[in-house]
Amino acid sequence: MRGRRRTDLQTLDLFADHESSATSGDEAVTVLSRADLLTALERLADAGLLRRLDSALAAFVAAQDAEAEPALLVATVVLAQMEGRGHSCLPLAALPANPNEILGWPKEAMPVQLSLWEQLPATLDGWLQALRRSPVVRVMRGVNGDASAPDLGQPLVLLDDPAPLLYLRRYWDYERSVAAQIAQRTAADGAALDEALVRRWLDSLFSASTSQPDWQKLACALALRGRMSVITGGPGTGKTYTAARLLALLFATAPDAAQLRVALAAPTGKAAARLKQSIDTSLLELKTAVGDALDLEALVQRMGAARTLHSLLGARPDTRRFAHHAGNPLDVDVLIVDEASMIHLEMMAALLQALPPTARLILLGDKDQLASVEAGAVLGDLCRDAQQGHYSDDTLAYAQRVAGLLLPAQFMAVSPALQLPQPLAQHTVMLRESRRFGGPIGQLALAVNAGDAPGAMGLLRAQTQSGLNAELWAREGGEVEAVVRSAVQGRGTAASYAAYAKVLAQGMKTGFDSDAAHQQWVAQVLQAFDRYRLLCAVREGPWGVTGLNRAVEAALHASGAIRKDGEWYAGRPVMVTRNDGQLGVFNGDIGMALPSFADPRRLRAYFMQGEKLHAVSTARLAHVETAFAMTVHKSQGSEFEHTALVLAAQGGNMLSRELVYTGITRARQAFSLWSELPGLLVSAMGSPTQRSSGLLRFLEGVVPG
Ligand SMILES: Nc1ncnc2c1ncn2[C@@H]1O[C@H](COP(=O)(O)OP(=O)(O)OP(=O)(O)O)[C@@H](O)[C@H]1O
Repeated sequence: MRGRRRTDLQTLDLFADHESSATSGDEAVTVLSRADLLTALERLADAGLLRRLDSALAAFVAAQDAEAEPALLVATVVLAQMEGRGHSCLPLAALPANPNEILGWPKEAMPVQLSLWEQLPATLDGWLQALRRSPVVRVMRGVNGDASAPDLGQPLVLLDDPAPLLYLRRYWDYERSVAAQIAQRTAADGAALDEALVRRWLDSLFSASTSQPDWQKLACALALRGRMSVITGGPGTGKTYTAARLLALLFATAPDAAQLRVALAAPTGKAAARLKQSIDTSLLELKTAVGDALDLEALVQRMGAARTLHSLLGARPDTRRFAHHAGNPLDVDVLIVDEASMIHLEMMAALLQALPPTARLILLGDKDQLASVEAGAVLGDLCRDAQQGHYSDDTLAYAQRVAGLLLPAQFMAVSPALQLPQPLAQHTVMLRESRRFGGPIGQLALAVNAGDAPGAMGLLRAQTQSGLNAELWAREGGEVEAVVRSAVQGRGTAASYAAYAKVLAQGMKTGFDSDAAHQQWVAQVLQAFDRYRLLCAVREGPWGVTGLNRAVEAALHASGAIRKDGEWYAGRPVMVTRNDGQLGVFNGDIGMALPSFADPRRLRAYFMQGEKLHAVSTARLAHVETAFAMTVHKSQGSEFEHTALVLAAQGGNMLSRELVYTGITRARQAFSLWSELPGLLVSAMGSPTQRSSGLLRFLEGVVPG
């Protein structure tokens, strides 16, 4: 594909059949026809510079508007491209000035881009006029809607203000809906709080903290006001610890505590299981703090299992619709959602719609992690100013009354040019002290997050030089075979697939005389496998997921650890790539093909679901892929003892700061970096992802109704 693309780019002449320009007086007038342009866009898709979907959308717009100007069609195509890369809208100002800033086409494609852009307006105003004139564009003069721009089902929406944005209709609707819901939920809640009672409970749930201010206590206090709160923080900063205390607080102070319905959810099954386990543990640990005053065991029982968001909302096969929506809301009073950075815009809109207006939503997540593959970076948007706090006088006074907290002046809402609307800031808390990541892994994560390349490289170099057992280890440049060797044999005492191979071999050799012994072995193989993971930035190529999966399989086969005699073999780890409610497996679940106890000649895929094993016939698992290596994206919500992050030279704009940070923070005890070429890490650190979105502008403009 890459080879073909290069050839095509060299010979690609967009307007080969086009009759050039005609001259009228002194001025060259473009006579580019719509047909010429649509053909050119198809050629760009042939050359891999656009997706088929992008050029098809332009063709659709052209079919709807017989007068569509080139600028409209090109803006449509670029907007579709942007959506494919996770942006919810297109900032139009970039189009005339520096289109490649958003297109990101390779150097070889510059002549093609120039020849296309010669046909297009040189000013933003020129582009805007082409959009405003078209009946396929709904022109909105502000985020609050515009009576003069009725909704006639136009496929595109233009937010026509000094920093104009172009939207696909559905993303406009999602952003508006999310903003309206958040505005309502964060509007000051008049519900009377018994502040003295809250104060007593907060003081008993949080021992006098050595770190000041106690952000966890503040998060609990603020979450009691309004019906939405956002708790963000890096790994180990106590997000679930805080959420468990918040639940206890709600049960202790809510007038209707006995009836309170609580649900836990996360974007993936694995993250949901971790959330439940972590909340249960935290709640039960509270026993000494609360004594008999609260029946924590009953609370744990009442919560039930944590679910994926898809399952909570009632996903239906082959449709975007969910069983739960505004007309059939969820049956909950409190919903805690973990790993919120993975929630994309469409899912957030569906979730907020399905939540009863009176229910409380608590979002937990790390704002600095990779956003979802799908469009939108909602948590990142909501937390843009979380670091600064921007708390109002009212919030400060409240925090002092109910939690005895004195917040330093730098966290006050001093800036008149506050980017984040005040109401949401009053419901957002960033936790800042990691209890788990004090060592080199945590320091590296912090350096990466701050874009501190010398700091990160210095740390990696010093640790690598200190020997194979170091917590951090890095190699830039070299052969991919070394990555595979390290995965199979390990480095120093750090975990690798050697442990999994050993447990696998023991059971395969001895067999089992009871179902219980077999089950125990299956669980041990899964646990051993979960100690280590190869995380890649890209899917294709020898340094990508598919190449490394193949290479690790071959190495394990050569060593006799597995016998790969077909697609399915004993010891094949798999990741589910599509939800299947009937089979009880969900996107991101990791399982292992192993001989069944009843018939050891037959393989079944086993998945750990909480404490229990769930077995599925391998023949019925259509949507899975081998999982020795997986993308960093897919690893979100999981942690491993040892994580090896593999950066491929072809990573392009996938190699972002968030990707590296997410990869590092998946590691509990050891982290290895394998980079195909020197410099990839530094360049990734210098490339924070910026997703275009108008969500904050909506939030600033929306008046809660
Ligand atoms: N204030 C605290 N005092 C004592 N221990 C704490 C405190 N806060 C958190 N911990 C402990 O630190 C560990 C990490 O906390 P927790 O799992 O809640 O973090 P997290 O932010 O949810 O992490 P992750 O993002 O990895 O899920 C847990 O063992 C927890 O019990």
